[in-house]
Amino acid sequence: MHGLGNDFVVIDEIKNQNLVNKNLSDLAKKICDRRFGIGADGLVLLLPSEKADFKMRIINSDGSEAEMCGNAIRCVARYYVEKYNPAKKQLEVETLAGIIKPEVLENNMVRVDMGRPILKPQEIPVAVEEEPVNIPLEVLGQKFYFTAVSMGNPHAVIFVDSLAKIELEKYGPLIETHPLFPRKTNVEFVEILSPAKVKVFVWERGAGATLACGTGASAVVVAGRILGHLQEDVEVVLPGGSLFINWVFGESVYMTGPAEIVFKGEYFL
Ligand SMILES: N[C@H](CCC[C@H](N)C(=O)O)C(=O)O
Repeated sequence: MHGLGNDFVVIDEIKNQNLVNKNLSDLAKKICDRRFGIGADGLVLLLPSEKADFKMRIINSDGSEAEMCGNAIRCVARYYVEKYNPAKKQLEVETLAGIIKPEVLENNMVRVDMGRPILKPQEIPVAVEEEPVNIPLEVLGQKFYFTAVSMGNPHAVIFVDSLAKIELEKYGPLIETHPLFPRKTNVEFVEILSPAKVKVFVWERGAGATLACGTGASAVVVAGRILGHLQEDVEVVLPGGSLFINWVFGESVYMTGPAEIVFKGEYFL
């Protein structure tokens, strides 16, 4: 499945839990390999839940487990409704970032209540004392200013004049693994086109450059609104397409975008 080209292998273990004793990190690295495996940005596991419709775990292609994944939750919401309950459009999904609430719409679109952003440095986490807004960071002699936001997973949002000059593969991994981020971080470089539209390149924690990032798009709008650059409803243009984000201070972030099922199959461990 994919959301704007951010692709996942989804394994449904809601009825039968065959993988509980498997090393999910090794399995994800194997399955996500685009030559020796199926190929994906991440492995998504669906499991039963006692407090929600089901539980979603997301393992990045490097084997690390993330707290949440915006594109994946749109995909699994659509999958769950079509497989288990076509009449049910509003779901609750248990994740490491809490209960996330997707609503399946028409035309393969899904709208997700992503919950409230986390802005306290120690909860993001980012190793600064002050409010994590416009913090200077230098890598390879290049100075950036980031604003840190968590959507359950950490994001360093960097506004730049032009994305044309950004060497994502050079700076992305250095910021991802910078000591300021105890649990590493996702990295978003943002060019403002208007208060209602931004263009974003993403370097994802544990996955590298991806075509889209749902939690990243959400973090970008939160950072942009905190800095006074953006209005409440913003189109986030990513290499794979656009996500539509809404954020009112103090409320949940809402993300709307597509979810596509590419193929179904069997994988032999
Ligand atoms: N690599 C991310 C998880 C996937 C997030 C992204 N694919 C999204 O759509 O939110 C992390 O480690 O936080």
